[in-house]
Amino acid sequence: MTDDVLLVHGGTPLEGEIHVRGAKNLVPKAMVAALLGSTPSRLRNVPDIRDVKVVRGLLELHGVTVRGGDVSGELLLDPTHVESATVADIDAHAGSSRIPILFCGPLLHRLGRAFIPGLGGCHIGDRPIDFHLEVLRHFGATVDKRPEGLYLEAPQRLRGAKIELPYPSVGTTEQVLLTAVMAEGTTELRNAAVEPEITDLICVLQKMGAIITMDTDRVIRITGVDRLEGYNHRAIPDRLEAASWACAALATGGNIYVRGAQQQPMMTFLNVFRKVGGAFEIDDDGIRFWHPGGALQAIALETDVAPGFQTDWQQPLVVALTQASGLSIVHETVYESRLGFTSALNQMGATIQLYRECLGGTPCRFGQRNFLHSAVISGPSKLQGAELVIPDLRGGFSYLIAALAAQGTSAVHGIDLINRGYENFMQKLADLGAHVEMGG
Ligand SMILES: CC(=O)N[C@H]1[C@@H](OP(=O)(O)OP(=O)(O)OC[C@H]2O[C@@H](n3ccc(=O)[nH]c3=O)[C@H](O)[C@@H]2O)O[C@H](CO)[C@@H](O)[C@@H]1O
Ligand SMILES: C=C(OP(=O)(O)O)C(=O)O
Repeated sequence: MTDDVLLVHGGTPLEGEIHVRGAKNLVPKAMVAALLGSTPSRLRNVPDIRDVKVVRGLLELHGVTVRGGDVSGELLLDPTHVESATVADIDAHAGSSRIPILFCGPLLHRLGRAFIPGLGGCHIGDRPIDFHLEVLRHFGATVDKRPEGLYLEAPQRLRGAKIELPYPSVGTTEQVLLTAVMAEGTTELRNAAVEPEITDLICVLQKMGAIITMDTDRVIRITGVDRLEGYNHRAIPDRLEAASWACAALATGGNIYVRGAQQQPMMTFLNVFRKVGGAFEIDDDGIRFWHPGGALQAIALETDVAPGFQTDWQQPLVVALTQASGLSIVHETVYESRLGFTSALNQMGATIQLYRECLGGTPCRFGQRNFLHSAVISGPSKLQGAELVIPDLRGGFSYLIAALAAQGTSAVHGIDLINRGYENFMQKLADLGAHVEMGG
């Protein structure tokens, strides 16, 4: 598709201000939570991204009326007609995002059955759903996995369960939350994920009338209730998008004020950004990120579940690390195939070597399994414009950063993928003085 190519003329520092709205990894899940309410919900700070459109379409298919509110970024979700909806053409939603798997609990509670089409999301690893299916069975659901999707049934009301996750999976923790809140009795979830987006989903559910405690040591306890109401909630800002722009400022030698960025959910990122040599200044409305001049420092880094360094921050940071002096080590412990995007950076002039061994301090699940999941980045490198094909969401944004930091022109193919998680990024690039144009 020719209109899906962006020509990026690099070498200009990004400077100016952009605004990040609600988190891609919270908003679609809060929209799913609205399915559990007996009354309408109001979600605020909703970004205009494709994952939101996908979930909106799926909710509408299930009889939820979704419309914009009086203010930009407001969604009103009315689930009162879910029981009478005729669900047609659901197959059209196959492969669109990972969110459909979270419809299981709410649909089982409301209808006693659910069909979930094939999932999408970024190809950064195998991304099985075995934990999801296991926990749904613990609640008493039957699951029939077929090539076209999942067929689930709840012969009786779902019952609370004692569950321990093999790994603190974000999606499975959300699956448990969205199912346990209306299950009979109590649920104890051990080894839960505790990402800020999960805490915000818990806040949404608490507003609806759910009873959830987040204890120490990754334990979440939920007491099921018979009825939940709608909610009124302002989504937390997107800490992943904010960090992406921070890396763009660092890699291009620029200065970007990210309105909406918040310190607390970004603490781990901010520490790393500072170690690399980036500067930032925090105020009540956002965070300014800039390159203070001089050399950037190489670092050793491992991605991890929260409160560790988020895997979604890794790819944009790697581009900035190509500009640091010395050898940086990045050990990716969350997804086994999230470093493949670096081969294109090497074509641009970076020196990044991938290893199968765990090069960080901690052996991870992938160490003995032949995955290239550690990287050594030798810098600083002069990047040159190149022909780039976007592999996944963060990899795609990382290619944009690399192209903007490079000398010469790059042609970035598959640019539309970035709309899945970055609101209005073309306008933001223009506001920051980037020299970009659609190719033809
Ligand atoms: C829409 C959304 O919120 N996406 C985020 C979510 O993805 P998502 O919820 O899919 O990620 P998970 O936390 O579930 O996955 C973490 C790890 O657990 C494994 N796993 C997961 C489920 C399962 O049933 N079996 C299994 O083995 C995965 O393959 C992966 O290695 O959390 C990730 C980790 O912070 C982020 O990178 C994604 O941006
Ligand atoms: C991996 C990501 O998302 P998803 O789970 O939606 O594929 C991401 O946001 O970087």
